[in-house]
This record gives sequence, C-alpha cells and structure tokens, in this order.
Amino acid sequence: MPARKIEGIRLAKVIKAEIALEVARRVADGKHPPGLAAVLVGENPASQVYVRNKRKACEEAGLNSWLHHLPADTTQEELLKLVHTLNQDPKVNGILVQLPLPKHIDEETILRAVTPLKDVDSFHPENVGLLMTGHPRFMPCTPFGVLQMLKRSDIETAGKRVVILGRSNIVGKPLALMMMQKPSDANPHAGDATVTVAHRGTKHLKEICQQAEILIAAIGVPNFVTAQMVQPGAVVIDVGINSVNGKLCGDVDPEVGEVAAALSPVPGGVGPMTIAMLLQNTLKAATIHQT
Ligand SMILES: Nc1nc2c(c(=O)[nH]1)N[C@@H](CN(C=O)c1ccc(C(=O)N[C@@H](CCC(=O)O)C(=O)O)cc1)CN2
Repeated sequence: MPARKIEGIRLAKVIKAEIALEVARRVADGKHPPGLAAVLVGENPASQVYVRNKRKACEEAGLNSWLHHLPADTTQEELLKLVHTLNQDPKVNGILVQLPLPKHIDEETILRAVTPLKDVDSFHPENVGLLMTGHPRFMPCTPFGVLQMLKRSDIETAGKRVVILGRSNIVGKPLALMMMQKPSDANPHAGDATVTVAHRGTKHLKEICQQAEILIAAIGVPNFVTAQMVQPGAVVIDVGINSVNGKLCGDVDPEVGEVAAALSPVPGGVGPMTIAMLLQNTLKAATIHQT
C-alpha cells in the first residue's frame, strides 16, 4: 500500500490560522501586531522565493513585515550596521537574515550580532545553548516544523528509534537535540525519542537507516534515501530541497513511498512548516517583548 502523505502544506495552513487568531486577539487588546524584519543580501533566486513566501505568510496572519534587500556587494560592516539598527527598533520583534550570505561575509559574525531576544531563527549561540540545556527560547524553524508535522499527524515519537541523516547547524544537530530531549514545562515539544545521527561518512549507513522507525533525511543529496534503506512501515520525513534540471526534489527517492507507512512530500512538506514556525517564533518574541 502506498505511504500516507504527510501534508506539511495543509498543516502549515492550520498553524498559520491559529497564529492569525492569536495576533487578532493581541491587536484587539491594544497591542501592536508582531513584526518581522527580513534581511536579504544579493540576488539568490531561491532565497528571494523563500523571503517572499515568509513575508506573504506574515501578511496573511496579520504580522507586520519589512524587507531589507541589500546588494550582493554589501560589506560585512554595512550589514552589521543594519542588524544593530534592527536590534534597537521596538517595532521589530523578529530578525531573519536569509542564508546563505555572499561568500565575503562571515555568517557566524552576522548571526551573533542579532540580539538573542529577536533571533527567531534560533541561530545565535545563546539560543543554541538554551536549546541544548532543555530551556529553549525559540525552537529553530525547520526542526520545530518537523516535530509539529509528526505531532499533528498523530505520529508518536516517544520511545521511538529515530535516525537523522545530516548534521547541519540548521537541521540535523538541533533536530537531534529536540527529538531526544524529555518533554517538560520549559520544553513541551521535545520528542523523547532514541536518536542516531548519521551522515555520508557513516559506516553501515544502510543498516542504520533500516533500523529507523522514523527516518529524517536532511543530507542535501537528491534522492539519497532509497527503498532498500527503509524499514517497511517506517515514517520518512524529507527535509531536502534540491534542484535537479530545474525541478525541485527532496533527499528521498519517490520509490520509498512503496515501503514507508508515511512520507512527507517535497514540495509541500517541511518547507511550508518552516515558514509557519517562523511566524510562531515571531509571535513568541512579541510576547517576550510585551509589545
Ligand atoms: N535564515 C534562514 N535561512 C535559511 C533557512 C532558515 O530556516 N532560516 N532555511 C533554508 C531555506 N528556507 C528558509 O529560509 C526554506 C526553504 C524552503 C521552503 C519552502 O517552503 N519550500 C517549498 C518549495 C518552494 C519553491 O517553490 O522553491 C516546499 O518545500 O514546498 C521554505 C523555507 C535555507 N536558508
């Protein structure tokens, strides 16, 4: 039987509608709508699409958003100056610096310059540390989206064997933390799972993947996960966003749909969830700032 499709796009709509309600409630109470400042440097076409979609989602949910689109030859100092200005602006609750940045700019320096209280991507070391110790301020958007996707599809993570393919700072590492942690009042979304992180250099990769009850592919290689790597009845989440001959595809080969019990599609899976969770974090930031 073909795998159940985990429709991130539909779940993201539900989350955005919940956020819109909460925003409307706050505005009715005399508060400002939460505000997100997006910073885009250069003309990367994919980044332009993502930022446009983030702003559209803000608009639909009643959040304010501002785009700061800087030319590709912007210096690191100019970008730092903009980040410092946004840090001080009381209308701005969340700051998002779209990655990747042009090569001549040091990403780490820029991400550390964003004040942790407005760091809705949760990339700042202070927020990474809070997440690590089980007291997250903001949960990084893509991993948060994956956890919400599973939860809202009634897929239990507690006690499950989860294999994460990929060890990036944006997805693999934070997702492993969130997935393995014990839920608590401070960390209600934690997965309580048994987690293995693997990558392209992992020995016996196929056998490790076959042990997964939940397999999450975030390795950045088109169609990397084949049907032979998947245990029949497993849940497979595809975080990959790859372009092959101008067509978008994930890290999971479509043939996996014949073996898995459930599979998230690309497009229409984790991507839209990432954007919904960015809005959720911006709303949380506004709550923290009490604006
Ligand atoms: N500051 C950040 N930069 C980047 C992040 C991030 O979380 N914060 N993640 C990725 C890109 N990304 C978000 O910015 C992102 C990628 C894809 C999607 C998405 O909705 N994809 C759609 C397809 C869109 C298309 O047509 O190309 C889908 O999967 O259905 C959303 C966000 C790197 N940079």
